[in-house]
Amino acid sequence: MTNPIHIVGGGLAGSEAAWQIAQGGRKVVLHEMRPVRGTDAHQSDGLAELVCSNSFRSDDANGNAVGLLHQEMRTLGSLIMRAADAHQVPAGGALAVDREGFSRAVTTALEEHPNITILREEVAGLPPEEWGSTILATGPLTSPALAEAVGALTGKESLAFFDAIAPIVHRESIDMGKAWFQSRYDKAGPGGTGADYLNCPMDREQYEAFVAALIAGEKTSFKEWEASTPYFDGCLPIEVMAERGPETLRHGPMKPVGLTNPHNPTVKAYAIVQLRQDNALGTLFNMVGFQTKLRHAEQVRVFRTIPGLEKAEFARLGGLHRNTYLDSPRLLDATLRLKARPSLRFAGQITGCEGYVESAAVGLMAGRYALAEAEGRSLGPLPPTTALGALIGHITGGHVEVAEEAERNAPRSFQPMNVNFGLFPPLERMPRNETGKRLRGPEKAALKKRALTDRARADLAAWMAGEGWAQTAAE
Ligand SMILES: Cc1cc2nc3c(=O)[nH]c(=O)nc-3n(C[C@H](O)[C@H](O)[C@H](O)COP(=O)(O)OP(=O)(O)OC[C@H]3O[C@@H](n4cnc5c(N)ncnc54)[C@H](O)[C@@H]3O)c2cc1C
Repeated sequence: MTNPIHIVGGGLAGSEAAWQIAQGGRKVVLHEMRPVRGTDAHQSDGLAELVCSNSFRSDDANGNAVGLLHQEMRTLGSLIMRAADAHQVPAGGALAVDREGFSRAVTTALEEHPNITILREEVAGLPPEEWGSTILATGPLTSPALAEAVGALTGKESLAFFDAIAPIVHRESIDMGKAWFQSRYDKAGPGGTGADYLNCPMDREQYEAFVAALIAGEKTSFKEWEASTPYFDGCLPIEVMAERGPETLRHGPMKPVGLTNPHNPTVKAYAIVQLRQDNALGTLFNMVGFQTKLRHAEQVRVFRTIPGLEKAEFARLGGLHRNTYLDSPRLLDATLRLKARPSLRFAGQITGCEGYVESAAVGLMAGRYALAEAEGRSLGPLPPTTALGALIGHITGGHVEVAEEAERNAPRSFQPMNVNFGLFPPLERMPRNETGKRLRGPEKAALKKRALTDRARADLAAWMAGEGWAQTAAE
């Protein structure tokens, strides 16, 4: 009998890791604390529950780093991508999913797998040494007892800070005499129609009043120790963006480009609020980019000033959440093991990656590394030119600490990171078009992304053909 590999946390990362190990023929014990103990954001006992948006972001594997990551995960046999593809809902150029169907598909696949045992229990301290190889994938909302124990083991590197959740509106409460369906630039994307978003237009006066109301609105207060914790870009509360300047929102989540109001086609809206379909039935819509720390009553009051949302009924209002993550570049080795205790691996957002897809992707590799190690095989790091390799490379050492910040005693500079082309090694030569001509502007950018993604595909294929992967790839 061989020892099972233990995984703590059945979220995006833990579920994917369990699948990878079980598919490779090893036994897995997956410890998930819900429903015995909940978190501030999860609402069900389903594995791989999506706690906020239902979007996996762009599915464009030639022009977008997260789209490339989707493709790589599909190639590597990802359960999360298989379930997402099976439960997608229309979302323009993005891959969005029906959250319940998606979570159910993952839960069923893991529950029915003969190599997986699921224990519904909180691991309230460091996993015992006798468990041997263990993956900690407890996410941004790691239970306090475990977070404390990890913090004690690693030093004061575990850091908590806050992000904010965007509200969800019932579709039938939206005034379609003012709002309309259209994706930006009518882009259809996977499973989309080109008319997947609901748009609410504002004129200048309405926009300025709205920005003023956001800034004046009553916010939930921060405790003193929380006040110094930074937000990460890409998830800033809408009122924090509004405070950065009167034009900020018009150039961010409320930008009016690529959209024409059919109710008033000759007048260009000054700003536009977009809502994205949130469930398969199309009954719920998510306010894109409207994560907020306004008090609930204020959210209802202020968001009902948006044309089309005067009678909006909210299925869920925005709110705050905590994020626990390690100073991974210092603490983890290239295969995601804690240097101070190599039988412990980390996966998912607790490693400092950011996002559903990234968390699952890191879970995929943590599972594969644990599997290879258990079988006494070596599995080399992924090429840094692939999306997954670039992401894990960044987490496990690619990030460079800013010395100045350390001197000023500012918060450490390693911040949660979405996958992006900035993490990829630069191209050796800038690509030219078919006639051999150098390009400029958007054409150059598109050609560069195409070259980066082509290089990634070729390098991933070569890496997979190597011994280490082939021997653990028993799909
Ligand atoms: C409120 C919120 C909103 C977010 N919104 C988005 C978004 O819109 N889009 C996006 O891409 N990303 C979002 N994220 C970020 C992140 O991508 C997700 O949190 C993602 O689910 C992280 O995956 P994970 O597997 O690391 O953690 P999770 O999916 O959170 O899984 C961790 C699991 O571990 C369990 N657990 C925790 N402690 C213990 C313990 N001691 N013992 C046993 N089980 C335990 C939890 O119950 C949970 O099921 C959000 C995060 C939060 C907190």
